[in-house]
Amino acid sequence: MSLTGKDLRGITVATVLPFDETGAIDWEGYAAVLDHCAKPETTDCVFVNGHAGEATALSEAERDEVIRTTRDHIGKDRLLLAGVVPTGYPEAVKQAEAAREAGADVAVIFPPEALGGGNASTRAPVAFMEKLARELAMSMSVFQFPIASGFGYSTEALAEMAQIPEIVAIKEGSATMLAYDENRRAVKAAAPDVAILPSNFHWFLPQLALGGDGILSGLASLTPGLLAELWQASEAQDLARMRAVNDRLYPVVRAIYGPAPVVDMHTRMKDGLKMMGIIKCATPRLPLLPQSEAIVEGLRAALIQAEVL
Ligand SMILES: N[C@@H](CC=O)C(=O)O
Repeated sequence: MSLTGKDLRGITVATVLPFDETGAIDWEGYAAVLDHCAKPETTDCVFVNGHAGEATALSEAERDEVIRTTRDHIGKDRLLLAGVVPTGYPEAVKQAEAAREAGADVAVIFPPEALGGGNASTRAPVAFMEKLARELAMSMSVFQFPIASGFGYSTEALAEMAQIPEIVAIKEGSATMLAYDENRRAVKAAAPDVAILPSNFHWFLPQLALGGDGILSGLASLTPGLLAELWQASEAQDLARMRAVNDRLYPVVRAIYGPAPVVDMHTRMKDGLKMMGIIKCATPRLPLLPQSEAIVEGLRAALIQAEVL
């Protein structure tokens, strides 16, 4: 399938993955999660094996099975993105090829460890993506990490990567609005067809107010309807409606992304799905840990306030 960034506009759900009490993937629960969050009425594209799907805690075989299961569930016509979480170049090729074979349309490339430690703002990430694109010849998305992590690429690097023909999207999660806006402007100037998929934690309204091609978030696993409404209001340039939806979202967003560490956000989303009766167990795989009762109860109150529970 030959894709452009336009095909990726809208809501992309980064799916969470439930496990049972023994730590095995709960496939029945996962099907229920997809029924809840991947309906065409709310959701345009599905992204698996990202942070939300605990990709680094899965075996290669499990990651491939997640892709195959999702493809079977959503059908052949919906766009399926899959995370590639490599230690280095050979691993990136191997994982992306396996993802394509299992049914993914777009490989979302996480930065390997060597691109941290100061390398994120050199030309190294561009050289990495160029070689990968030539070898894979498949649609790819850059996974932009928070700048504060040391893995967030520079604006210049992103604008250069966006000109690689295989790159169709940037999953933009710089986690500051200034970096988001600078990156968005630079990428659109360099490659107007490349989709900017905003994924800046709690900044759902501000990132769309600045501009973007949709929303990519794990939160769409939990509250797909509210995010779809926000996106539709943004497309209609209806600020009053955006604010109204954002006010409903606010308590949920704060309960999910507020308490440190933010990396526990997806476990909290699974806690919410458990409260909704969609999955039976919210326990993540190590090194993540279950959430405290205070956090879980804070989330319950937030979901009730947002009228989604
Ligand atoms: N921004 C994402 C997390 C990062 O991968 C989310 O909101 O789920």
